[in-house]
Amino acid sequence: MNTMLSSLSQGLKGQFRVPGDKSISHRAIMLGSLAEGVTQVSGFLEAEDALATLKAFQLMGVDIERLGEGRLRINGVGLHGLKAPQEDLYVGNSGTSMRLLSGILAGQKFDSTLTGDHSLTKRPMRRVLDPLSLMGAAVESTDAGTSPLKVHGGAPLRGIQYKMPMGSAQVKSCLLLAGLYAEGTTEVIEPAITRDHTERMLKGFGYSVKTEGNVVSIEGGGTLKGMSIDVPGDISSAAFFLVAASITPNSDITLQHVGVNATRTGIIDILLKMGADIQLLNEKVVGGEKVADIRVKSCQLKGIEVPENLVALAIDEFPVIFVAAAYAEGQTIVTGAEELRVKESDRIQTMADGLQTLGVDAQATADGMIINGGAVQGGEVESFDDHRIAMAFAVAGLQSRGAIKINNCENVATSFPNFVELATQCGFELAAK
Ligand SMILES: O=C(O)C1=C[C@@H](OP(=O)(O)O)[C@@H](O)[C@H](O)C1
Ligand SMILES: C=C(OP(=O)(O)O)C(=O)O
Repeated sequence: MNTMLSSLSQGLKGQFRVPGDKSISHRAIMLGSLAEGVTQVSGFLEAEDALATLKAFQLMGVDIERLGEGRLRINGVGLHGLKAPQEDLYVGNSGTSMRLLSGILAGQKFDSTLTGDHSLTKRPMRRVLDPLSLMGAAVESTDAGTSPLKVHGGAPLRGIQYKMPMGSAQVKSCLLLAGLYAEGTTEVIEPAITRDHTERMLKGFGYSVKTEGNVVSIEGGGTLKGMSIDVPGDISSAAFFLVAASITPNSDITLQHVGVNATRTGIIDILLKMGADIQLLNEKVVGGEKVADIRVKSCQLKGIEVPENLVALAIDEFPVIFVAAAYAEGQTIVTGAEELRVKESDRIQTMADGLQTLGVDAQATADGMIINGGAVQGGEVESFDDHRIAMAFAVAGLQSRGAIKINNCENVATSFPNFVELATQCGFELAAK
């Protein structure tokens, strides 16, 4: 899919499920592979990023059977059962795969190399390499602190206490996974609470993890026991529909079985503050993760100052939050979101540039954006090879004065391969070429 053309919609309707959670899918492969015994997974995200993690573990000798759409049987090899891969571990576009894998690989006896695509080779890796080297790991990057990452196996790891300089679930998870192989306790202190899927899933696999406020710790030397995992729908994919239905008159949709873990629901809190009509239905806990159906109806959004404590809880949703702000009445101010500059693209700059092309008064700042809501014009924008930028502009086209053409949309497949299909089924006017 090279381009998407998004035009005026008369309303969105329907009840449907978005694909499985990307963060949980990565972790299911990783922990299932390192566990003893069988792990059964349903709802797995069959998209490029999660499949990159799956392939990496197959290359390290793990037998992973694909039983049908979203269903896997992982025959775990235990914490010390991975085999040296015969080739570089290429993880495509996926920062989560590279950073979490670096922690696991640091604990192995063999050498390995992690590589990625053009976007991933520009993303900062010192954030994991610095603390890993404090643990005793031997991992090399380029001089710029980017991948390829060469991991020298056999270095004994020791637990450390590490105060993270940025809020990042990837860094936290990398260190907890390395901590499985370390002598003693690994303790991570977060500046802001971030998604806690690693901690929850480790507990599900029978491994003790302690969380007290923003401090998470783990002892090395235990074992993981295979389990069954039901991956809920990804709230980061649901987010496009939450904003789409909010800004499109005559809309009423229900997204079924979405993960609503409190470390991921910043998007809901932000939209509710903007005046959105969102209800959580059928709330329940499945495999240690909270799940609900989310019903959303159209409304007039209003601009807000986004509280900084919600930023890490909605970090991947900002491209589409900026679109919501463009359609809101009044001003929206986002601060404390400098992490957006080191995602698949610089999501502050790419969104500000695109919104300005569409006639929106959007000013990028060092750590966020100031957007004055108003009419959105049609036009042609770039995705900069970033899946979330592409889908955010597809949402922007639903009520713009003139269609929006989005270039370079192949990367939608990294997180949401059936986006166009689901979007058109519920009422988007979206043509993909
Ligand atoms: O741990 C994870 O699964 C993720 C953590 C976040 O990254 P950071 O930890 O770098 O903020 C998020 O942006 C990414 O999509 C997935
Ligand atoms: C930032 C993202 O993913 P990753 O860091 O895994 O590439 C994302 O999916 O928005």
